[in-house]
Amino acid sequence: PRAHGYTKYNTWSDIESWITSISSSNSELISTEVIGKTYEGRPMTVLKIGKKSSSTKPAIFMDCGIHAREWISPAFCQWFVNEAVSTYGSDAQMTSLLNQMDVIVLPVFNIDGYIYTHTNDRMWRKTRAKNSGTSCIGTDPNRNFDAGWCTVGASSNPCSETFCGSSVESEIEVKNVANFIRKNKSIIKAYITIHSYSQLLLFPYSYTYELAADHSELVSQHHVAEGASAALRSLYGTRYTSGPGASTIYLAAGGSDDWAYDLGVKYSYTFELRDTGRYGFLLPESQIKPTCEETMLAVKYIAAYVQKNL
Ligand SMILES: NCCCCC[C@@H](C[SeH])C(=O)O
Ligand SMILES: [Zn+2]
Ligand SMILES: [Zn+2]
Ligand SMILES: [Zn+2]
Repeated sequence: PRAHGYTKYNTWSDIESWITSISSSNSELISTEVIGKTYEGRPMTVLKIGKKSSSTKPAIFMDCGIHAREWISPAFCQWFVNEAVSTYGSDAQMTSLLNQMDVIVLPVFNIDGYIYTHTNDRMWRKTRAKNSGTSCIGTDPNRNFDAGWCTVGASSNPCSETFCGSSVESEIEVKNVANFIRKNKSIIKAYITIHSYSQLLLFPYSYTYELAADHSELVSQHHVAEGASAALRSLYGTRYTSGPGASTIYLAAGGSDDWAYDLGVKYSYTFELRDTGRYGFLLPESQIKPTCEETMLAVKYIAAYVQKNL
């Protein structure tokens, strides 16, 4: 696509044509699947990246753009896909990873909202679905999953930025992703969801202060997060904080990470990318490259650990 670039914030229309072009020009590594439509009828397309195999391979699922205004997030998913196909065959770890596993990437989860931030309101966060009985639009998709739904850190007011929705999975986008992960839960070994901003690497739980299942699991998750943060910091010195969501950022029920973890996806992480507030959601395009390069190191660290523990 003419206008697409990896160091710019692309429009949805450029991303949509990029999906077609990168998958058709790397057909031996990438296959696409439309997992459903958004509220406004746009195709939610995942790219499954990995060496083609007749047998099913274990997978890592990564989504970007669940929150519309967090533009650095979809930029990272696009960067990741390009990095994967560009370094397969030359980078030993990426080659090994894609030979043994698949990485399933959803570049933009909340397409309707992403478009709305380009056309109407740069600070929009939620979906664009109409709520009954009010003119307030949208639900926070990261409060709409079936994980302590609407108990803490979420609002039942449709006008709130953290509206949990009229019911669990009320949002078609959330339903589509939850159905896909449920359908593939036997092969999905890790779930990574990319947000901004704050420079945090979070893991369950956010819906309770309780520590995840058994301490050993928590310790390994925590140490994976600490290792991934250290890997990230090694490139440009960018400092991340890692820890359970509830105590590291705030209580927040209905999140995709907690839901995936309770479904049995042991390694479940939420990234809050750059920065810590100077630009916030309006991170300059000049920081896309360094942000994506350092985040690659963290994601590859997590992937390597998951692969080693298959
Ligand atoms: N599952 C909640 C993880 C911690 C909160 C993440 C942030 C990203 Se903007 C949020 O959804 O408020
Ligand atoms: Zn977010
Ligand atoms: Zn955030
Ligand atoms: Zn630790």
